[in-house]
Amino acid sequence: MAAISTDIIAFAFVGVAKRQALGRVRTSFVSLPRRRWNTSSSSASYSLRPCRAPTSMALARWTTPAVGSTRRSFSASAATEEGSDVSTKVPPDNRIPATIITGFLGSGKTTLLNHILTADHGKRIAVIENEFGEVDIDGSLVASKSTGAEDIIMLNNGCLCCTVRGDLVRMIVELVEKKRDNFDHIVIETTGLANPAPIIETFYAEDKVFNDVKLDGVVTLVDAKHAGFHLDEEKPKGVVNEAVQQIAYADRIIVNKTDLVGESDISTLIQRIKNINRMAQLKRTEYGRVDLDYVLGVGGFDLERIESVVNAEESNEDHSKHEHDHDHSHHNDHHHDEHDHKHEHHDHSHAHDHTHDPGVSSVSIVCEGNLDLEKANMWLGTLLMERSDDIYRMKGLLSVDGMAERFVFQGVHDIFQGSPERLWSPEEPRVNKIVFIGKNLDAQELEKGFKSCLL
Ligand SMILES: Nc1nc2c(ncn2[C@@H]2O[C@H](COP(=O)(O)OP(=O)(O)OP(=O)(O)O)[C@@H](O)[C@H]2O)c(=O)[nH]1
Repeated sequence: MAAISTDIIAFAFVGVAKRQALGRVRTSFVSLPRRRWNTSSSSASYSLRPCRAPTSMALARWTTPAVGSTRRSFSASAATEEGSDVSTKVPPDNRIPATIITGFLGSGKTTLLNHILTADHGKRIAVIENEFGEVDIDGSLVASKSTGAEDIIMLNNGCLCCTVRGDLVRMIVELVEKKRDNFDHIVIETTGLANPAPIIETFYAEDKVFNDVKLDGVVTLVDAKHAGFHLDEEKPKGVVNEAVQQIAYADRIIVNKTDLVGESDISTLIQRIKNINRMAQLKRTEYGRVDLDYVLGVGGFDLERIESVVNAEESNEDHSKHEHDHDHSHHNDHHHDEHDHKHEHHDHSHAHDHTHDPGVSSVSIVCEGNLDLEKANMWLGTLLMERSDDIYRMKGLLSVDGMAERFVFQGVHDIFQGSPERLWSPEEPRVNKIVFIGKNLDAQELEKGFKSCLL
């Protein structure tokens, strides 16, 4: 790792800026030296140990696309600073959307899937169902093909995030090649012990998948009654707590089985979930009954939706559509003082640091001013170089000095995607917003590092 220059990321940002000066920009897609996921399936809790791919291979991958490489690139037309009135836009993306439904054992994944398949939404859905063991139980529990799923494909010989990742790629490719016209959306239900990270990575790392399918969102079911226990579970060193990971990577969180617990338990759980992941929207349900647009068409990895995420900050729980009746008193029922929960408000910036739940937390930085591009490149490059294992997800909207457009980006570990977006409007304050979700994040350090890049 140490041998790799931080110029790698610098190339990404600066590359965008240079192309922009020429009047054309391209969504940059950068994968830093990538992990390989080794699987140890000898224990019940499938541990994933990242190890580094050889540097040269990783560099070749993104700096100079191999001859014959078929990775699709997304180009966007941008307004030039010389006065074109065409707004910069993140380019349209018409790949097939795919949704990952995850959540701990028994949290209600199949129940939600059935709700999706039996609802009247007009979408034709292909389902990839992953289950341990030879006997396909969930498959028989999933609403039958006649209810709308064009295809239900079972993956029974292991867990998607580890042993059968290759099968996932093959199945997606086959679906696209043979049945592209038969469905509009792919839904993947993971096992209850899946770590979503390697599954997410599949959508970026595999050209054959990336070119035709885009990850729309990660939907995580949380069992209102039992989740606390699983979140508390201490794992051996180096083994992930799947329940925490599933929440950390989510775009949408569904706190299910709320009929089984009281209001104060739900409130405590929700606060705990938000401390892990404050980017995701959250809903409480019984039997997975949510509006379908809450779980399909999420755009959780779309650059053009970054703003709504980084603006959402504190209140990501959708109170308007609770499917239960209560007096919403949990708003005032948060036990912040029970946690190591620091807020800082000064000079238009603030950071949140919650240091419980195996060290997984969210940190937000909101800060007015223009960034020095070189410094920002160096800072983010170094950060990802050193900490990409710990940075699960990040999204940001940046004001770069000399750039007429807002720069939006999102990342999952060492995968980084960024692009100039629309023009800053004249009356709009140029405010930078970044949200990180990850392990052992130091809010003060991140904020200090970021602010050092401001002019
Ligand atoms: N009381 C109650 N039971 C529920 C709710 N949602 C689901 N269940 C029941 O919980 C059990 C497990 O639900 P599933 O949908 O199979 O959960 P899953 O996450 O797919 O389970 P695994 O595949 O084992 O990980 C089933 O008996 C469901 O009927 C709910 O909101 N309330």
